[in-house]
Amino acid sequence: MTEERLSFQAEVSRLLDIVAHSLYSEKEVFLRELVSNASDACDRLRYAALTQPELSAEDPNLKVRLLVDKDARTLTVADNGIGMNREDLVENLGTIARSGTAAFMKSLEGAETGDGKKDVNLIGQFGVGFYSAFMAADTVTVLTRKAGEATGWRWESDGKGEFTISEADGLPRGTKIVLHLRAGDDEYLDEDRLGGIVRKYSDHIAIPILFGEGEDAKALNSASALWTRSKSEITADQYKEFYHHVGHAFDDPWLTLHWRAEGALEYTNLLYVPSTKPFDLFDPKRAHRVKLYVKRVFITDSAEGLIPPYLRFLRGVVDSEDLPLNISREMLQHNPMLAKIKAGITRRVLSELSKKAKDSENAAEYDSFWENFGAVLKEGLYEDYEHRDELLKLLRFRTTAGEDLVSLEQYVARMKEGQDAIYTISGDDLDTLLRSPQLEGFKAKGVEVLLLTDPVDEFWMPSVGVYEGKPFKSVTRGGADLGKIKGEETEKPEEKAPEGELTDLLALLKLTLSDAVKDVRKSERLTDSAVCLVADDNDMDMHLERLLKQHKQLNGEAGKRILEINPSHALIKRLAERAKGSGATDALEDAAWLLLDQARIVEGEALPDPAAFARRLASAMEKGLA
Ligand SMILES: Nc1ncnc2c1ncn2[C@@H]1O[C@H](COP(=O)(O)OP(=O)(O)OP(=O)(O)O)[C@@H](O)[C@H]1O
Repeated sequence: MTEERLSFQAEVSRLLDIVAHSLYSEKEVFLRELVSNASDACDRLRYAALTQPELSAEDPNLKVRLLVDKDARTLTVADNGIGMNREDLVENLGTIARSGTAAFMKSLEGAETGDGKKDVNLIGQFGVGFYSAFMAADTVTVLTRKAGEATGWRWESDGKGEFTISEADGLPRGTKIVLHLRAGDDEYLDEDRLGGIVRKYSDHIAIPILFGEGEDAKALNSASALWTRSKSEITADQYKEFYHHVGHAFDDPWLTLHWRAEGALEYTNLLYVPSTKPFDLFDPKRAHRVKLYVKRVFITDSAEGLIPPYLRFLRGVVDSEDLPLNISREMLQHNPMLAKIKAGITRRVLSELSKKAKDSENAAEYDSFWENFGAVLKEGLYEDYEHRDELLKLLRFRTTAGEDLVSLEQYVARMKEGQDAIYTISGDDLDTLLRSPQLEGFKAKGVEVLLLTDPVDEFWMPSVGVYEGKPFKSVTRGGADLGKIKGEETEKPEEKAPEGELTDLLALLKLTLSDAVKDVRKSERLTDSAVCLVADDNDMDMHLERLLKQHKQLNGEAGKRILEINPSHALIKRLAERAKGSGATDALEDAAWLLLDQARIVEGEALPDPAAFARRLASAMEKGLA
């Protein structure tokens, strides 16, 4: 039979090099990874056999076996699951498909220490799937035959850049991973040692993991799905290991929820909230990855409609007693039972999150959840009207009042006398926001402003509109209404330009800037800066407009803005004095354009005519220096 020699993807070679040279003390995790793959392969066959029973008919009892050959010094992890054909082998065992491994590689980019130590610790943290076999083996042979196919395949590699593939006759269905152990790794030939590792990491696996061949081979695990056991029988470590397995995750769960719904519909849930952000959290598909089982049979990990998209960070298992076993993945979506399960899960998860949010003694704990998943949860505010009030209570914000995260309830409780709106400002990052001139008057009066940096804020806020009767209002839009608010004025108001002069200046600015602005007016919100831009009450928020343009959702010219000037600013006072009755002069016209361009720059907007700006600035500087 001809043998083909193929190269690993470059990243795989690099990964294997690290794996092979690691002196990782917990290298036993390789077994966890291989057993996990074997159990997944059995789950996939069981599902496929629901519609094609012939796939598993010849050997229906799915199991994983650990086999040792002390003379040959090999450890074999064998399963009678779905198996792989040639394409599967090349695709799965030659490239980096799994997200965890890709994340591991990425983390290495910043962590190369030279002695390889840091890298090695990361392997334990991430787990690198199949490739971790090379931690204990210098050569790995994979013998596999895919369910329903006649040809079997042999894959082999010493992990040094290449692998070979050839046809192999007489293989049973499923996959055997044969590890030719490295010198010094004989412990992985010992039944007790292997049993210990299986109990430590893989006890929750629902199918039997047996030691040895034959009918009376000894089971090393309990072989009952973890979620079917009662809570009192499950240790914290077992919950955690299961989370790692089911969520393909490497962190500790932030929250573990295990409950059984009884009544008209029966289903068991073991759901986790991660403590770190999964890598695909903001993938446009917004898919969740909770696994759906029906009576312990794995159906899919992409059941649309099982978990609302705004809870897509959940990981874990839902096992229904009532859904039909032979339901196709396509039919699932329209099944009314699924909608009921989703409603039950949503209710429960939100109520658990509310408990955590109310626990003010452990506020930092809820804050860490919020930092990870707050932006996703906010999507529920416009997608799930039914739970809007509950979700509003879960919100947390950065504000101008300090470092702490603040709830809407806290914000409203400290609103100033005469303040009737919840003030907000949105932008790309906190630092830029905090420097916004539009905030100056609010800061001076001690009026708190919510700082919004998630793009989703632009969508939920208009859709929600009010909280406890108080409208949300952007400080970069409309009038500032600061006059009516009784604040804690810290400094005495500065002397302003006289009204008459100011009127002349405003007239001159309007005349000069003409179509470039919607209006020019005196500002209530500026204390330090000379000018700023704001949007008119009914116009689109400036940040939203920029955001939509960036994403090519909005074409054409930018909406016109209102230029506000600060009557107490020295520059404005000087200009007002000059503008008094004198009509437009070139210098004043230049100043008008410079003021507008300055406001645009502070706002983060591109200048329509940077050359003209540079020319005017140079001329003003020249006069200033003369
Ligand atoms: N025993 C097996 N039987 C069938 N296919 C397997 C087996 N082991 C591995 N594979 C295939 O190889 C792929 C790569 O395995 P690997 O452990 O590297 O990542 P993974 O299990 O996909 O990762 P993740 O755990 O992030 O899903 C698997 O997705 C699977 O398709």
